Amino acid sequence: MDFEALRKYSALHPKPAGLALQYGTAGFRSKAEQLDHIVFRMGLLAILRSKAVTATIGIMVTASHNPEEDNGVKLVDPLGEMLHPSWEEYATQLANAEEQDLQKVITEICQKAAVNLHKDASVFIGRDTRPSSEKLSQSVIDGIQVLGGQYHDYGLVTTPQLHYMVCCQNTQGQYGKATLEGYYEKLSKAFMELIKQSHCSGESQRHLKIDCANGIGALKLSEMKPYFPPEVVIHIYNDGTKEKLNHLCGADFVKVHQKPPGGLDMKPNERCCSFDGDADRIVYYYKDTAGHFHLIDGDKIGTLISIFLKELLAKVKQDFKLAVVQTAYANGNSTRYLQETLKVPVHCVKTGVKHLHHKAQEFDVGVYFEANGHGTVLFSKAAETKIRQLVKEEKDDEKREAAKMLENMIDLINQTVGDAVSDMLVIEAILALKGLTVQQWDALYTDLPNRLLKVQVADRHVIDTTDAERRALTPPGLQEKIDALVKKYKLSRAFVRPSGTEDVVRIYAEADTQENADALAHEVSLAVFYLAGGKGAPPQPI
Ligand SMILES: CC(=O)N[C@H]1[C@@H](OP(=O)(O)O)O[C@H](CO)[C@@H](O)[C@@H]1O
Ligand SMILES: [Mg+2]
Repeated sequence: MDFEALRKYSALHPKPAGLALQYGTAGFRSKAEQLDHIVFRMGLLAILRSKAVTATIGIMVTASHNPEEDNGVKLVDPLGEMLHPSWEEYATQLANAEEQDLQKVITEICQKAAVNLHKDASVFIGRDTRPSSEKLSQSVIDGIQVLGGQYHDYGLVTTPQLHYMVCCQNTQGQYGKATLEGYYEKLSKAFMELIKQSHCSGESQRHLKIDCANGIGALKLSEMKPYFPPEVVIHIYNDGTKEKLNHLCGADFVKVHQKPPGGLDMKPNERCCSFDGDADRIVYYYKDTAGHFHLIDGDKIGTLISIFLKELLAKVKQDFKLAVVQTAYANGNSTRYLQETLKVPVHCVKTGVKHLHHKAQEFDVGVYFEANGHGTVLFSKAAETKIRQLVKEEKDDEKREAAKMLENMIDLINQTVGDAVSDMLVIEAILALKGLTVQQWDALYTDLPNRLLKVQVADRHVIDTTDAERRALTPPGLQEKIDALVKKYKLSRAFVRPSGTEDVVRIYAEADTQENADALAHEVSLAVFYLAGGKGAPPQPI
């Protein structure tokens, strides 16, 4: 290792005194101006990780749905998964090391993680459309070059596209071609094959309005448009030419505020959807003839996909295990519908894609969605092999047709991570194949009214949770208080947890009516404020 070069370059990316950041649920997130040293050092870390696992590693510069002034960075592991948890700790250590200790910390990581510095290293880089992203990705490259690694800069891509590229590269093309054309071709081919199997008459053209959050999704969807079949007409809104990224629009805005985004005019019963800033989340919605807004969130997306897959799996008559993975934020009625009506096993895990992904890998077909619209489907190697074999060899027409649909689903879904573009095509295909309108989809079950709030406290880590974050262990008395509050309302549930991406405590409540959900959420937020060291003024009623 050239320590002189390391010293020289790291001095060009100095760490602001006293700044300590943590590699959280979605990597590092902060104001963009605080991140230069972080991204430089993540360039270094990506090289170490690449040498440790002898594979290409991804680095994405994005802060997803957060404000345009923020930015962030996260590493992508060889098969397109999130960085392994054992390395999150190294990331935090390296990010917070003082300048003069950098060499020492790198040496320690190399020892602890058995990194052979003589191995080759390769890194794929991607970035979102934030004004700060280009410069930050240059600093990533500086880090990579100091440690002498190869890199490919994909420039502007969605987060899931970068995950896809990394997976393609490390499977020697088995997952697909590691280019944008490769991605567009793979998805559009699977989509067209799928809807070719649709026998329903219905409308000849399918229109969909898409709010792209003024982010990367707009750019990439426009590039992909020529690959879409004429039956699918997409209309792009919030394409970033007029307004700010994520400002009053995007999947997170729509989900949190439970209202339509700005910049998209909605006619009654029109099917619309929103991506988030880096296009790894999607939610659908429509307005009924009375003008009421209906949100179709990640839970309902996961439910639609599960219904579709369950029917196909029954037709291919294999003993495949299908399961759904959710977090505590899943609407209680979605869990009930999946378990009681659809009879699919549901598992609840901690918030954060890596937890959902990990759990979903335990099944032949694992569907996971966060309520906020991040999700995908994982097929086990054994299930995939069997399905592809049935497509080739099965004599029974119905069985073979079902296997063919499953095969196209495997190719259409981005199995590395939730992907708004891929999920959108999956949903559009399922709606077409099943001849469902957006209203019929929405009517599968009725969401329990719910409210998500956040409270600022001096140190959010005073809250420790258990049972997939549904119960608070500390501070003393908080869970007892929540239990007592929940008892006051019908069909109610509430929990609190420290956010992994923001310096806040999140509060979730659901109940039989919106007023009750709001009241419960407010009362719980007061309990957090008084028992967990609230900052500023006490929370006000909604
Ligand atoms: C309630 C909520 O939506 N939480 C989000 C949010 O995590 P927090 O740890 O709650 O800040 O950002 C994560 C990363 O995007 C996402 O995985 C998660 O679902
Ligand atoms: Mg995102």
